[in-house]
Amino acid sequence: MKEVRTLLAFALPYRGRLALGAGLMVAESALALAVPWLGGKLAAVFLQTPTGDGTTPQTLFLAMLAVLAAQALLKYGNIDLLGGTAERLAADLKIRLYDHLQALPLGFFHQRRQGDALALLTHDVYVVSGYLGGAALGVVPLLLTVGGALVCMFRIQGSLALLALILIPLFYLLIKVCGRRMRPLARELQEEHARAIAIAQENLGMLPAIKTFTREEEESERYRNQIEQVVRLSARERRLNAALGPGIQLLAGAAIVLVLWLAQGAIHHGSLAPSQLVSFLLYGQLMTRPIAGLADLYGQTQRARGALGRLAEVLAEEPEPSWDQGKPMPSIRGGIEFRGVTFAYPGRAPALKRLDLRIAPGETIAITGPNGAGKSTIGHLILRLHEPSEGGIFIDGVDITTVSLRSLRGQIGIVPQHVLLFHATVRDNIAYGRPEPTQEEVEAAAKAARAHDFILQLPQGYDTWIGDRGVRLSGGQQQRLALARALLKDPPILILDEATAMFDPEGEREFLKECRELLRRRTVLLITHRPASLELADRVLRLKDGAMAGADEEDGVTVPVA
Ligand SMILES: Nc1ncnc2c1ncn2[C@@H]1O[C@H](COP(=O)(O)OP(=O)(O)OP(=O)(O)O)[C@@H](O)[C@H]1O
Repeated sequence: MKEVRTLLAFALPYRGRLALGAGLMVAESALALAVPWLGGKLAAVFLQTPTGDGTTPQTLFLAMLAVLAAQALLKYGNIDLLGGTAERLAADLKIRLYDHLQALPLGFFHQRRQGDALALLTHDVYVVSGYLGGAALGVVPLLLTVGGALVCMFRIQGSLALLALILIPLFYLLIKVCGRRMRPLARELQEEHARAIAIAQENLGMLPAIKTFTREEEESERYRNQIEQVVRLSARERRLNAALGPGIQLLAGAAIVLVLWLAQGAIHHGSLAPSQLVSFLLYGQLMTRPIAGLADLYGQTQRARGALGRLAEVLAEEPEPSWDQGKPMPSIRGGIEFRGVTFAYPGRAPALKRLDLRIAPGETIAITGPNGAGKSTIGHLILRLHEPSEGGIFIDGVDITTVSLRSLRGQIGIVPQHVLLFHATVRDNIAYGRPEPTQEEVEAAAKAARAHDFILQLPQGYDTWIGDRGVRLSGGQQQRLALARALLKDPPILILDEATAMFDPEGEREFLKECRELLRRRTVLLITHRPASLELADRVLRLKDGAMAGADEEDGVTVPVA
């Protein structure tokens, strides 16, 4: 079974601790089996029937206390050991899952809601780790207790023990009947739970839109409905689980009454001593707990299978090649060539169609064209955020699929259309472009991006925290920081995707005036509609529907500017 394989793979690194935990559980169950035996002996002393070995009541009391103390100690050790293992397992699983999610291509996330990935990290890993560190191992002592108690019962009275044996398949049947409805329910519950996380996560990120479009009531209701759905399903699951426990208890109770009834005759004929009956009943009682535990285990197993399925599905997704896979890209001079590149986002018409493009090292190229023409896609393909379905992309004549992502992306800077800033200080956000830059380097980049002056006006200057995604800055200020970050990286290829769209005209003019010097040393792709930026370019390429627009001068395939 796929889930079992996945489970074993997750458990493997912890086999030592898990085995020790199982060992402690087994010892605890073995001790539990001693209690009815001692109980029988004590009953014999009280009823003044010979125990057969002349044990004194004091010894029996002490033995009983010792067994109970040892049981408590073992339980404590086990809870600590297995609880700690489950936590470590959850932590490792989370780290592994996070690294995997981070390595997946962007396309994976474009097909799903972010909340789904969050639900995996916040919910499913705990279900699996809790199961591995608890319920899954619990089956060993449960079976041992049931088996051991049965053997002891057979030794006391064969025919009565047979009755208990016959009851076990009945218990199993009950569990199975309830369980058949449990598994789909567990999966559905997890999906609804993930949906609730996704709604909350998306809405909290969309608060400005919710407030300005006064959609609070609707969104609140959407979330409430989702939570109600989770509660409804949880209630169904709880009821199913709850039906199992008392059902089993009823069966077990009835069996004990039956044993008492049948035992009358045996005691009468002297084939069963009253003290043996006490032991027998105590063994019977000992068995009911693990059997009810098996029912609980069944429910937990179904929940864990659902979570495992979802984890395994995501872990089976093909990640991007690792950062270091492939030869390192030599120092880039900046020549870029697209040879017959076709690319389509999943389920969409091609965004780029057999695109040919040749950019010389050091050229500043403006790419313009209507919305949705495929301009940003060109930038993303150069960075290998997506892979073309046909054709190839070459930098300085090197096929970019043959070099490592780290060496490729490390030499390309991008200011994306949608600026991405962290909840960190201004300095840390700019410094994200290059590890450990000096303050002078950070300031030089900020000055070039026309950001230095406004940064100095902030309450703590470069040490000001800018809020989630930079919410405490204006749109233009965010863009200037993103630009400073890309400039600090000092890459031989720079992609500016509408990088000055939010600049004020004065700021844009200033930036563009000083830009020539800044851009001269590198190849620059200016994705822009803005006339001022177009003037900066050595050539303007016009893109339409994923291809160069027309083929003649008039249509402006290539418009030499200077
Ligand atoms: N993640 C995505 N999944 C599916 N389709 C996408 C995705 N991103 C972009 N597209 C589609 O691909 C096409 C090209 O998009 P792209 O962002 O490259 O256009 P653009 O020329 O940069 O547009 P704009 O001027 O509006 O920024 C568009 O039709 C768009 O709808």
